[in-house]
Amino acid sequence: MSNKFDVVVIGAGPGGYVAAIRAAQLGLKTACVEKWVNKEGKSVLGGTCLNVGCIPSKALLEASHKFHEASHDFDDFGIQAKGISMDVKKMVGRKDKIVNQLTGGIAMLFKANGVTSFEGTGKLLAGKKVEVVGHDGQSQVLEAENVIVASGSVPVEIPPAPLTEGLIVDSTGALDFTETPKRLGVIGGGVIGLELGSVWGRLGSEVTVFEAMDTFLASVDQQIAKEVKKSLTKQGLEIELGARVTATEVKGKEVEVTFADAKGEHKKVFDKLIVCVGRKPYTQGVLADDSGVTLDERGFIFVDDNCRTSVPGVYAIGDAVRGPMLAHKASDEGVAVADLIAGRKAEVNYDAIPSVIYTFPEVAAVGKTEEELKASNVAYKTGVFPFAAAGRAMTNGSTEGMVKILAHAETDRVLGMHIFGQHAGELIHTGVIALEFASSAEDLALMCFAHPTLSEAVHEAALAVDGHAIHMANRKKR
Ligand SMILES: NC(=O)c1ccc[n+]([C@@H]2O[C@H](COP(=O)([O-])OP(=O)(O)OC[C@H]3O[C@@H](n4cnc5c(N)ncnc54)[C@H](O)[C@@H]3O)[C@@H](O)[C@H]2O)c1
Repeated sequence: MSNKFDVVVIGAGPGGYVAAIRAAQLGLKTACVEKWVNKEGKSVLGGTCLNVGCIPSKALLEASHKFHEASHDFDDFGIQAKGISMDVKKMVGRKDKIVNQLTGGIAMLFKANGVTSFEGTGKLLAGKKVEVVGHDGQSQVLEAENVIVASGSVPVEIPPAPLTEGLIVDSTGALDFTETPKRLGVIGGGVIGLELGSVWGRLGSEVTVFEAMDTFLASVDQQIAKEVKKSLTKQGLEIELGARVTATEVKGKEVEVTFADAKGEHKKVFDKLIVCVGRKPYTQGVLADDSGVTLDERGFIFVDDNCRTSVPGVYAIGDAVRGPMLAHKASDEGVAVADLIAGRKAEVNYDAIPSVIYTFPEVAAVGKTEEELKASNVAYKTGVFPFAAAGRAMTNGSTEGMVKILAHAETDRVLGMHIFGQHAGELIHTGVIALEFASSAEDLALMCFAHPTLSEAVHEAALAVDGHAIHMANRKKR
């Protein structure tokens, strides 16, 4: 087999594998190099998202949600469920099965699309060559017309909380607990901290989240963030804001956390501690010293708006480059880069990338927050509709949260949509379409939404932008 390819992709996460499939579909001779080996010692595709990120965490979230519903909410629906218990090992086994199914699925898609898969560690050399060192230590060099680096990211570790097998873990370790910890500490009140904290909280852990910043979910629209905090606190999560973890001490099977807040220094003891203080681009060993590809000041691979690195013909995408660390952003970049390589027109609309926090209820957003609009002096109008006034939310027994739409004061163009509520991650795509098609709030208001659905809250929020919501009293516009 010739080792010459039109495209060699380094990394088979949602950025890399999507780029490889797209490139092959466009008739380019494509290879993809992946080094991931799972806990059974098997080489697998899919990267962080499929193996230890988005997918496994959602499998646990769903299980914990069902358990919580059965133990707390069924009674409201007239369902008597006695003696409910949780088999954590079975839950984790189900999660592993889903992961295996999906990672195996990518291997099949590679075959179906004619992508050549290389198992081992890929390194970009000078002259668009990629060295692959297999798991057996054998090395070979691939030659490429184009290289796409999609090496992803890894969790940040902090000196006060060094990972300690089975006791102080990162987001990966937190997916494999064999039983529900009684007292769970979480360092970092970001996306991962809240998702994992609420999984184990719903399964019965007493959860404390330490967040160094004074503001809760600082990048989320603050009207929404306030509701989220209220809801999670009601669910039992203790959220300590302005609390920086400064030290940890392992004491037998427990870990003592020292944290500092405005009132001074405090200590708290846990059975498990999860560290989720952010992720950093993974570039170590990916780029040879003479590859010519440069990093930016924060350690991300430097790219232009079209994911071109400083070397012609070498692109980089996903978590390894600037922009939000989101699987779907990586995939979008992968498709765009493959298209560009094939000579097609392509670009990623970074202004219309949705983000979702998979707590229950979910938090989803696209576009600008109210704080961002204020900061950039954009005149805007707001339409808010609470799920408490939506019939379908009542029938579902999930009336928490709201839909909030921000539109330009003069043009009425939708600038942002923010949703906190059941299935917010599904509902937000109406906002993505609105932003992508430069819709006005009136466009959304004029659409016919099916009844009874949660999406009607989006419709009502759009109507509320001009004070015409039907199913609530509209506030007088000043
Ligand atoms: N649903 C999703 O879209 C999803 C899910 C998982 C991860 N991700 C992405 O992965 C990345 C990593 O997620 P994350 O939650 O780890 O990071 P994050 O940046 O969202 O949150 C980390 C938090 O830790 C806090 N922190 C840092 N040091 C601390 C200390 N010593 N004590 C207390 N708090 C401290 C920070 O202030 C920050 O709020 C993010 O970019 C995220 O967008 C996204």
